[in-house]
Amino acid sequence: MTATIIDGKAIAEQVIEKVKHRVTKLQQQGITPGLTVVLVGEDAASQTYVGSKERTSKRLGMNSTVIQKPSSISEQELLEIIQELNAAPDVHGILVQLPLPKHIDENKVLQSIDPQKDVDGFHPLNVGKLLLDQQGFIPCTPFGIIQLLDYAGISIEGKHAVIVGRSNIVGKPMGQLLLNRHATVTYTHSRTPNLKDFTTQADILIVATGQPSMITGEHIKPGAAVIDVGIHRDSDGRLSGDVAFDSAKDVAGAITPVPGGVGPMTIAMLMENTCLSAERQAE
Ligand SMILES: Nc1nc2c(c(=O)[nH]1)N[C@@H](CN(C=O)c1ccc(C(=O)N[C@@H](CCC(=O)O)C(=O)O)cc1)CN2
Repeated sequence: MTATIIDGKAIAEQVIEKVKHRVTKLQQQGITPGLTVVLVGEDAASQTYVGSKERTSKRLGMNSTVIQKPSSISEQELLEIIQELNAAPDVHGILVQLPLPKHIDENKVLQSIDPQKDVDGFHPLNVGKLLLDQQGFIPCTPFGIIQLLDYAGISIEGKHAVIVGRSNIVGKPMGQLLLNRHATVTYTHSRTPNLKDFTTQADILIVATGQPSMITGEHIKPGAAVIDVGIHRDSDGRLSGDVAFDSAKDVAGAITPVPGGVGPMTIAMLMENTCLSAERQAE
């Protein structure tokens, strides 16, 4: 058996196309959604992702701004930039690209963003709303994974979803989103003994470990949907994920590739959240 490849690039384009219509509608009301991304430091991968966010938002006709600061910026200076963006009426979405340099308290920075402009969904208020299944902002990567499953026709209700990884950005909100869609959710992580005993029970396996090729065909229940959140670049510039694709594809029923799986959806859902923020602020 060879798995169906879930084409994240194509699905992201479909999401983006729908957002484009909503942006046009807003523009007809005299509102242009505005996204400001704050990038601290020179991390090459972060620059790539921020470039992609800027290009996509411009393509949609949004106002797109990138504020780039050296890694020597103080926490206080960064907080002041965010306060200005919180007060700017033409800025509907604020995103601080992660990771931040070690001397800056990430939680303090994320908590300083106005929750109504928090298009990353990382503010504690939005985290709490997700927990309560209330309307807030959903973090882009897990939001994108739900879209991938829906577009690929993979049902969630009643399924056993196993999450490998418990980060605040992906693992934790992912489990909550799947729970809100009536899946049975198991969280596993680096200190879970006998990981395979859990992963082989998954109908939907979400892998966000940050460990290249950690999950192989042996970890997968035949026919399962496997979603690979990892991105690793080798010395030749080749990208791969947390799942050993070649061995996994012969066991899984459906699988996301890297590149071209979850990554493009993260960008698409940021566009969705920014548009949603502008719509809410226009009400
Ligand atoms: N503030 C945030 N910081 C970070 C987030 C986030 O959601 N908010 N997520 C990741 C990085 N990320 C978005 O910022 C991101 C990662 C990957 C991709 C992507 O499109 N990947 C492509 C490959 C791109 C390449 O050539 O490297 C793919 O998988 O096909 C987009 C966004 C950490 N930081």
